[in-house]
Amino acid sequence: MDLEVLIGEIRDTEIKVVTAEPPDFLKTVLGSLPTDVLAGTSPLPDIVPSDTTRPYITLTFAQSLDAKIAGKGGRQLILSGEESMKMTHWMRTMHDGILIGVGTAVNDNPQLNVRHLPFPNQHTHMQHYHHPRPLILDPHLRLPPTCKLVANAAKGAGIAPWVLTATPPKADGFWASEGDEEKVREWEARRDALLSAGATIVLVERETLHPDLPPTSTDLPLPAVLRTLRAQGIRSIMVEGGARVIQSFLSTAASERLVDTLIVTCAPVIVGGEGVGYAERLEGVPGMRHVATDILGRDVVVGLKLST
Ligand SMILES: NC(=O)C1=CN([C@@H]2O[C@H](COP(=O)(O)OP(=O)(O)OC[C@H]3O[C@@H](n4cnc5c(N)ncnc54)[C@H](O)[C@@H]3O)[C@@H](O)[C@H]2O)C=CC1
Ligand SMILES: Nc1nc(O)c(N)c(N[C@@H]2O[C@H](COP(=O)(O)O)[C@@H](O)[C@H]2O)n1
Repeated sequence: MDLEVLIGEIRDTEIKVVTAEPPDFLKTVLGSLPTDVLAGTSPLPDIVPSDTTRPYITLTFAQSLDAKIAGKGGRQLILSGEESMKMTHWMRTMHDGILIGVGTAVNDNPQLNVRHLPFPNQHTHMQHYHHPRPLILDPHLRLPPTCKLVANAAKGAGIAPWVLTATPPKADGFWASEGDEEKVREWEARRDALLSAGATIVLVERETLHPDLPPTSTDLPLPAVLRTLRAQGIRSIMVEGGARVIQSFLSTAASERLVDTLIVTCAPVIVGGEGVGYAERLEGVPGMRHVATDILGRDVVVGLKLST
């Protein structure tokens, strides 16, 4: 190929990269950066709730036409097509944090980075784009210290995860039952292994019915999780799932107002009855206001705001 033509093509490619922008759908539903800030390089400044007890929450996931988010036995499915996956990665750049449950972390071993966005012409992907802080709900510290989130961060190719957990409960200063002391020692050993690998442990206070009684659920209380994260400087979070986490956020949203925006990608596939759904046990789902629907490639994406 003629050298001039080749240089021209490279210049065109560079121009395309520099002008790459999030899809209009995201701008409509979540907003945009100020015009003097390069796309994807900073979280959105305007999605910070006035309520200082929690961050702004965008709940988002991809589902099939029959509302499944994974296959039989939790097998990870790539439901999003190329365009909607790219939209998801743009959305990741827009938030301070990205939150998943430990079920997803163990099952999918995700990276939660923005690698589907165009490569910048200067700097590395990591240097150019804003990467959200991975946040894992993990009461029993099941996250393997060898997982990709920790390994990527150790080699400078990712942001180290924060693991949200709670110290194993005692009843009235004593271990509640035989074997609890051993369980606590194992929890401490897992905590130390995660710390050595580079993860940060964030302790969340569990709510109890009575100070002398252990908590009724092993799940972490979401209001306390969000309060803790906001106090640590996390102003916006994209919650990606999985099934239990989606249920928790949607079921408590009505009474506690935990979710601000819901963005669902719907892929044109049917998974069938053995797939993993999130809707079966939903209770008290709050009212929602439709903001925008768009078609990205073969997928439909829907954006809604949750009512107060
Ligand atoms: N299609 C999609 O967009 C996505 C699909 N997935 C799929 O979801 C599946 C994993 O879902 P699950 O097994 O339900 O795991 P999950 O990711 O929802 O994690 C649940 C775990 O989180 C912990 N947790 C702590 N506090 C909690 C709280 N307040 N509420 C809920 N959980 C809390 C508990 O230990 C619980 O077992 C995988 O098959 C994965 O592939 C996950 C994310 C997105
Ligand atoms: N938007 C979206 N589309 C799909 O088809 C998906 N399966 C998911 N899953 C979520 O993304 C995580 C994987 O992230 P990385 O690709 O490793 O960065 C996965 O764990 C789910 O949270 N999302």
